[in-house]
Amino acid sequence: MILSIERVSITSREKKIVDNVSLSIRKGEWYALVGQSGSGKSLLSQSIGQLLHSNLQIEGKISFKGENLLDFSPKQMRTIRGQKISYIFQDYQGSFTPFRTISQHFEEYQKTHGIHDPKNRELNAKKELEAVGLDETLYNRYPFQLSGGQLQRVSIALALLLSPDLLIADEITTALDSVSGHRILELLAKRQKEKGCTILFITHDWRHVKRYATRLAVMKEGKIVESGNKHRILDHPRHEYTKHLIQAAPTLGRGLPSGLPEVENK
Ligand SMILES: Nc1ncnc2c1ncn2[C@@H]1O[C@H](COP(=O)(O)OP(=O)(O)OP(=O)(O)O)[C@@H](O)[C@H]1O
Repeated sequence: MILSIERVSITSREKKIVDNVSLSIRKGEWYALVGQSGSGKSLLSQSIGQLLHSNLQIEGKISFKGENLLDFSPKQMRTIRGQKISYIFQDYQGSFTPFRTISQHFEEYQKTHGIHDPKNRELNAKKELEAVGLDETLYNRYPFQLSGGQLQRVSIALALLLSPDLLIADEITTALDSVSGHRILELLAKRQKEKGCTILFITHDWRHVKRYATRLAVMKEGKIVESGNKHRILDHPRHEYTKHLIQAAPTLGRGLPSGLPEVENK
């Protein structure tokens, strides 16, 4: 397992928001986290990189490649984030500083992570932009001069630049139209294959779970109600809440919900 979340609870002054959650993610898999709005999916994913707001308390253990991330100092975490664990957010606009060009974002990101040679930095950035299907002319533009889909590609390029072991993608297609969203996920799947990283993928869209995930967990009111293999959960959900979510999803296509062909009983 590359990541094991063990009995993690997250509490605000008023209440327990994430309640005793455990889950494990295998190296190289695409693990989906689905469930109710406000059930704590984003907070759980932010807790992995120690990105929780300071008004929130966390207890439990988050074991990443055998080490408990909750024991790490803020300084240690800054080197882990980007290099070993990186994030792509739904609000990709908010990840960019409006008055800095794309090249300045790449520059700063690499300097922070100890890449000192300017020539290397430019080469790395342009290579990664090309890998996500963007051409060099975007390099000197400002974020507002790019479309939503292009900017989300830039955030994927930045997230993958340092070849992290774990990529956390939180509802990354929500702000895009369905064609651009589809392209972004195909690109992410392609880059994942090339880089061999593990993905924790937060989504409300069961079509994306069906197409990309290997395993998943379903959250409701701060708890995981069900987790396991995608085919098992989509075709034979056990928990009432999972059944309800799958039934309410837009059509998942022919055959069983997971896409496996139905076996006829003769
Ligand atoms: N800093 C905070 N202090 C107190 N409560 C918070 C804080 N941040 C988030 N919350 C609350 O915690 C709950 C879980 O939020 P979270 O963003 O993790 O949900 P989610 O499952 O990702 O929802 P969605 O699917 O709508 O994005 C919500 O009720 C939210 O309002």
